[in-house]
Amino acid sequence: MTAILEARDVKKHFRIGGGLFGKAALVRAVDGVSLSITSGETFAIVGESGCGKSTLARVLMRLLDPTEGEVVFDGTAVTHASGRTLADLRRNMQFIFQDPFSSLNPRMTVGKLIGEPLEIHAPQLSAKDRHAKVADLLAQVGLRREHAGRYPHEFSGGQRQRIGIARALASGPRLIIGDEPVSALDVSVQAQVINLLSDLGRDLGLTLILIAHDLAVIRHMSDRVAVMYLGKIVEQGTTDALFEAPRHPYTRALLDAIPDPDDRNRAGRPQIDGEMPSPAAPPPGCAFHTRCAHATDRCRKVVPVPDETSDGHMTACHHWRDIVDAPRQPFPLNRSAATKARLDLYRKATEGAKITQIAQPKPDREEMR
Ligand SMILES: Nc1ncnc2c1ncn2[C@@H]1O[C@H](COP(=O)(O)OP(=O)(O)OP(=O)(O)O)[C@@H](O)[C@H]1O
Repeated sequence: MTAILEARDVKKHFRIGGGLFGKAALVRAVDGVSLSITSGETFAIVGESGCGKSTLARVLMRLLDPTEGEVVFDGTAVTHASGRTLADLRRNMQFIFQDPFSSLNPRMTVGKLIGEPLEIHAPQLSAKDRHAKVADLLAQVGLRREHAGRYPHEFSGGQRQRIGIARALASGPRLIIGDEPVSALDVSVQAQVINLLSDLGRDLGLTLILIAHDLAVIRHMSDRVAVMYLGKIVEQGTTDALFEAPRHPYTRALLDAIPDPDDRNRAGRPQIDGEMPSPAAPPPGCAFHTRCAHATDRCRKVVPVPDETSDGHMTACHHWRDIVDAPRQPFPLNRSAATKARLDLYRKATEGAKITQIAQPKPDREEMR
C-alpha cells in the first residue's frame, strides 16, 4: 500500500499577544503529528473543537506553513514547494469547506464557480468543452445542467455543498480534504452529502481526509480514524477497531458522548466532562490527564510514547493495556440512566452499513427545490 500523503512530526504554533502591554503566548495548535495516508483510503480526523484539526488540515494542504516538520505528497515535499510544483500540488489536493455559502463567491454563477478551476488548471479547453465539463461535474454531484446559470443563494445548504464538491473535483484532484463538510447542514441532508462523497471517493479512486467532531458521521465512510486531543494524535486505527475496541480513555469518552439523534439537532457537539485545557498552556505529561479517570502520577509527569500494535493500531496512553478491558462506566461522564438508554438505542440504530441512519431522512423541502 502506497502512502499518498505523509506528515512527519508536524507542529504549528501560533504566537498571540505580546503587544505593548500584553504577554506573548504560544498556542500549540498542532504539536507533533505524524500520519501516513494510503492512496484511495478515507481517513478521518476527529476530536473536540479547538483540538487542532482544522489547523492540521491547512498545514497538510500548505494553506499554512508548519512551524516544524514536513509534509510529503506523493514523494513531493509540500512544505518547501513553490512555483509550478506548488501549483501541481494545489491541483491535486482540494479542500471542501464547512460552510459552503461563505466559500462560494455570491456574485459568480454556479457555471463560473465550477468552470474557474478548469480555466486555471486546464487552460487548453475550449469554452464549449469547458461548458460540457461543467455539465458533467454538475451531474456527478447530483445537480442539473440548468443549475449552471444560477447563483449560490438560489440553492439550499446541501445543494451548495454539492456545488463546492463539484468545484473541488473540477481540477481532477487525487486527494480531497473535507473540513467538517456536513456539520453546517441540516441533519436530514447530512447523510445525502456523506453518501455522495463516499460514492465519489470510490468511483473516482480519490483519497479523502475528513475532519469531524462527530464520530457518528465518520463511522460509516472512513477506513481509518485518528483521534486528536490538544494538538496530538492520541489514538489511530481502523474504523472498526476504533469503534469496536477503543483503547484511549479519550476515544472511549468520545464514543460514550455520541448524542442521540434528537440531541444532535440541538447540541451538535459531543459533551465530555471538564474543559479541554488551552493549547496555550497544555498540561505537563499526558495532555488528557486532567480529565482522565485513570490518571496516575506518571500521567501527570511523563508524555506517553505512541504504542503501536502489530495491526497498526496506535495509542498514546501509559495505561491503555491495563484499562482496555475495564468497563466503560467509570468514566466521568455523568450521564443519567435515561440518557444512557437513549445512547444505547442510538448505537443500535446506527449499526447498519449505510449511513442513512444518521438522520431519519424526512423529505427535505429545501433539497427538492
Ligand atoms: N491563526 C491563529 N492564531 C492563533 N490561534 C489560533 C489560530 N488558528 C487556530 N488557533 C488556535 O489553535 C487551536 C486549534 O484550532 P483549530 O481551529 O485548528 O481547532 P479545531 O479542532 O479545528 O476546532 P474547530 O472544530 O472548532 O474548528 C485553537 O485553540 C485555536 O484558537
